[in-house]
Amino acid sequence: MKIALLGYGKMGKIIEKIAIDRKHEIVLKIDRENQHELTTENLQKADVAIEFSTPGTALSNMELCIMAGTPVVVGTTGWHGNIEAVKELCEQNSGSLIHATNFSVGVNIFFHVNKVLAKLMNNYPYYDVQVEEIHHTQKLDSPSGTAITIAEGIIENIDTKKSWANVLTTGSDEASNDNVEDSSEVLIESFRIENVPGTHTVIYDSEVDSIEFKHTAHNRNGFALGAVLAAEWIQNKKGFYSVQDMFDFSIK
Ligand SMILES: NC(=O)C1=CN([C@@H]2O[C@H](COP(=O)(O)OP(=O)(O)OC[C@H]3O[C@@H](n4cnc5c(N)ncnc54)[C@H](OP(=O)(O)O)[C@@H]3O)[C@@H](O)[C@H]2O)C=CC1
Ligand SMILES: O=C(O)C1=N[C@H](C(=O)O)C[C@H](O)C1
Repeated sequence: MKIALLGYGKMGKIIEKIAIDRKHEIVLKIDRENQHELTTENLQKADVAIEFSTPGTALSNMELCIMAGTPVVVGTTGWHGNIEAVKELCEQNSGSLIHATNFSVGVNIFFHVNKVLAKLMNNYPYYDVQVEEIHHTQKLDSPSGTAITIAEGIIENIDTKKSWANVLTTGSDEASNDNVEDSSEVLIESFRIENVPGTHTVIYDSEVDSIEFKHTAHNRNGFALGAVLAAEWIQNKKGFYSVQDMFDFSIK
């Protein structure tokens, strides 16, 4: 399969290695310096594009892929507020797109169990819930896309929770949730610490005990492998998909 990499940073470089190991060919690599090479003509030389760029550039890149008729895997976070508009553009133009806030198998298992756990905890309202995420200091968005997906899974299943709120702590600041007193909100605390690939914890806390459910990425390989698997999966499909359409976690 011929792959175009839109974004050739930390993720793009690992995706390249895994794609080559799986016998794919990289035909285009785009970063800020050679953005002018991101043309319809160049995109059409690829069977699939894999988009891991920045929250500010992902939308226009995926629009370009849809209009070029090149299936696209979107891993970039921070654009999901525009998801309905992208879905409409994709469907109106018979495009192919698969997106995820996190492509790793482990995190997708975590997303699934998080919903089951939230449904159970809905019966025990004396536990309050919050989400913590830790990422490296170069991360441009907060909270992480993964933490938002986790919070959405909680909000879907716990009747008293209606929305989420974020507190970002960087460097030596102390986390403070002074301004988050609304019990209908799921608090997401974001921490930025050098070199952390991504750690997410869901904490249920009562007066007598706490339950913690945690995923720790040891490196970025799981995210990158998931993105390449998604590229293989979307290659001959039309439509707008989320990673949940690709994984089957039903218990047989
Ligand atoms: N869904 C998932 O599983 C995962 C998602 N992510 C998300 O992926 C995104 C990228 O992460 P990461 O690789 O760590 O970030 P990096 O900052 O390391 O890489 C971003 C890349 O995008 C390039 N870029 C800048 N402008 C454009 C443009 N207009 N078109 C194409 N590329 C451009 C940058 O170029 P230059 O270096 O020249 O500035 C750089 O190569 C983030 O949003 C992150 O949250 C990360 C891991 C997993
Ligand atoms: O920026 C990152 O690094 C990551 N971003 C994604 C997110 O925002 O959830 C996925 C992963 O946690 C790493």
